[in-house]
Amino acid sequence: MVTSISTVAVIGAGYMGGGIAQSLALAGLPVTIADVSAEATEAAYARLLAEAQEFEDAGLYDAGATETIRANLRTAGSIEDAVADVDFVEEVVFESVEVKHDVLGRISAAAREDAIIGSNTSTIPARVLATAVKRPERFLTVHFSNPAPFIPGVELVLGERTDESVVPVVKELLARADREAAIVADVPGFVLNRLQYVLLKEAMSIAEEGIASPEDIDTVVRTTFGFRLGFFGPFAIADQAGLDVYAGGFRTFEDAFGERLSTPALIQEAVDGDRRGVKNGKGLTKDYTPEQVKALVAHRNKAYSEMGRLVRSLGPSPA
Ligand SMILES: NC(=O)c1ccc[n+]([C@@H]2O[C@H](COP(=O)([O-])OP(=O)(O)OC[C@H]3O[C@@H](n4cnc5c(N)ncnc54)[C@H](O)[C@@H]3O)[C@@H](O)[C@H]2O)c1
Repeated sequence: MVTSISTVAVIGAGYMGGGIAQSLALAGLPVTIADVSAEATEAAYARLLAEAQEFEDAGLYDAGATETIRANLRTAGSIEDAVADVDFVEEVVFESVEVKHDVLGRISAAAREDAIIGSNTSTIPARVLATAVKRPERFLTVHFSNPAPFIPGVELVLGERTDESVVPVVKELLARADREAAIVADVPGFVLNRLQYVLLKEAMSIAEEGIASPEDIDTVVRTTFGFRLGFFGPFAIADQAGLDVYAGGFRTFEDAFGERLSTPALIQEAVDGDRRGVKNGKGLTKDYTPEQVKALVAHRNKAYSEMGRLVRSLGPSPA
């Protein structure tokens, strides 16, 4: 199997595939794109370069980024030509099992024996897609987020037969493009969409119950806990707030909403074991030395202060 990725093909150069191809080309990797026809591929190529220039002109990409992308991005006349001699192929075609099976089958038949194949599917289980490839041990979901040129996180989903040794190889590729990967089990919605959908569902219930208007709910999310989320996830935030505080909060929620919002076992066990988070140096998943707590608080304050400046300098969203 490939142990380091030097060449890439992206199959399906639409909205997400285009952004992925652009990002990897900008990171210095030779990237070949192919779409449904040679004409569609050439149109995508022109669109990606024009878009890169717009990003560069707007200061979103560094000066010279478009030239780097132009130097690294190429087109192929067919899927087979695109994948024939690359280390890694990312499939980014329509979200349909039928279409993905067809395309993955073609990729697998034409790619090198040792190539790693990824899919950008948002919802289809890796084990379902893996049936289309000859070597499921080298297949996994590599799920970029929208808009692909700017969102750094990527979910990696291993199928039943994926060889775990592909993980460091793909992670290293993504790190070169300043992406941070997380491994997630092969379940519907993975982590990103499950959390996002639960938040939306609860927000809609709050609006339906007349507790706050959609506009006010969005304001609360944006200006309070959403403000933290670029820096910390829920486990780190709970550690910082105090696990005893959270346990008390969950008791209130359980009284009001029942089992659905009862205290999670992880919080109860932590509190029972006198793990109260940053305040006593014993968190949900780790311990903190007094020096680490001091550094964490300083980092947090700096992060939120900078975030405030950024939000003020950008001004409100135009729509
Ligand atoms: N749009 C999002 O927000 C988002 C986010 C994360 C993941 N995804 C996933 O990314 C994938 C692509 O989504 P998108 O939004 O880029 O869609 P899109 O419609 O913009 O792009 C799909 C591309 O695939 C091409 N294509 C279709 N059939 C093909 C074939 N047989 N051979 C070659 N190319 C073919 C299309 O011509 C098109 O350019 C989907 O699996 C989707 O679930 C989308």
